[in-house]
Amino acid sequence: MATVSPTPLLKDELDIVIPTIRNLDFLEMWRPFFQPYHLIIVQDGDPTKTIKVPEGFDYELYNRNDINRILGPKASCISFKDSACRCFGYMVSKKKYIYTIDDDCFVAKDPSGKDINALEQHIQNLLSPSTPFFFNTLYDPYRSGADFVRGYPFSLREGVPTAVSHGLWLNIPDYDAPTQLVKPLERNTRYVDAIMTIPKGTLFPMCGMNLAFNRELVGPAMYFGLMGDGQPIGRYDDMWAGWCTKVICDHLGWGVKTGLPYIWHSKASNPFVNLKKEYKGIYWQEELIPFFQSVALPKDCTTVQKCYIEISKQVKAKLGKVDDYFNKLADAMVTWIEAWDELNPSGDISAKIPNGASK
Ligand SMILES: O=c1ccn([C@@H]2O[C@H](COP(=O)(O)OP(=O)(O)O[C@H]3OC[C@H](O)[C@H](O)[C@H]3O)[C@@H](O)[C@H]2O)c(=O)[nH]1
Ligand SMILES: [Mn+2]
Repeated sequence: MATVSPTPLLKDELDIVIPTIRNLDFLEMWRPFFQPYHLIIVQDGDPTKTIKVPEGFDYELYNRNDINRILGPKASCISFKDSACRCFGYMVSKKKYIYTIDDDCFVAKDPSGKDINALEQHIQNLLSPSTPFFFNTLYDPYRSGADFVRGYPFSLREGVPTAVSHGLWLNIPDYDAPTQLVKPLERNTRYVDAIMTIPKGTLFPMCGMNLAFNRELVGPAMYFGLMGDGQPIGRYDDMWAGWCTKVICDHLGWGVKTGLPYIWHSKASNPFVNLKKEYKGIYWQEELIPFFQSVALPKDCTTVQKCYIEISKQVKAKLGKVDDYFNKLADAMVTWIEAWDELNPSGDISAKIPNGASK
């Protein structure tokens, strides 16, 4: 009897978004896991360069000319010469879920030596609930072989929808430039077999290298900001998106998980180039974190778009004085939402805010 391989989970409900400035040979290693899925390739940098995609993948590719053609003047909100451009892929996708991965991330092996299907694990993370309101000390209670521990309130065991699954990295960890400079040879060899919900009210440094999210829930919040060419900052694209998304998830009662799956991050980018990109962010973030910790979203912010516009107003009011860059970023946040709604006219996603979820 021929064995029929099971249809890959969410085969027609998930897009894989890859920002790139190079040929995509890395896909060969991911072929067994990625081939059934549709890819959205966002080509950064010189649009006249041809990006080679290995045979057999179903994809759409957008370069800067395409972004300008599709968004017109609103293209100003999409970064150029920075991986932040990847968020254009989230906007043009029509799928319920997104997985985004960098082109220097490869298939890692678990302690038993088995190839890790990172996409499958992210999908499991997104399809199982999160527990932001009470911390389960035995980690993810929904994994086989685990459960809620004694003292965990039964009224909270249903959990909430998971909006984000944040994966980690073996080999080259996602360190900032100063840490990279101090520890150039450090490699992450520690495989921690855990998935945790990040508690409500706690921010985290979201890395875009190995990230999945429910686009129908938080897509409009996943704007990767104004980075790269012409901007005073870089490598804070995913951080900005993560802070905005976490504040909104806390308000709307959705969960964010971090931990498994791991990918193998192969290339350390140049720490001196990174330092130049990051240095303003390194001192600005000492003001940004207290700002995001203090963001209060009113009860009538019942959709991600409304939450996001409210945050942009508070960015302008409170961070505009830190640097004029934040006035421009606040305006770009509004442009992003306008562009999102133009390309995705299905309207705002309203959330039924569970008791105790909003402040
Ligand atoms: O101008 C650019 C440069 C790169 N890309 C693409 O973005 C991906 C990440 O690039 P790379 O691996 O060279 O940089 P890292 O320092 O490892 O990236 C981390 O820090 C910056 C971002 O937050 C990123 O998400 C992190 O992983 C890769 O696919 C490049 O091809 C680009 O589009 N434009
Ligand atoms: Mn990299």
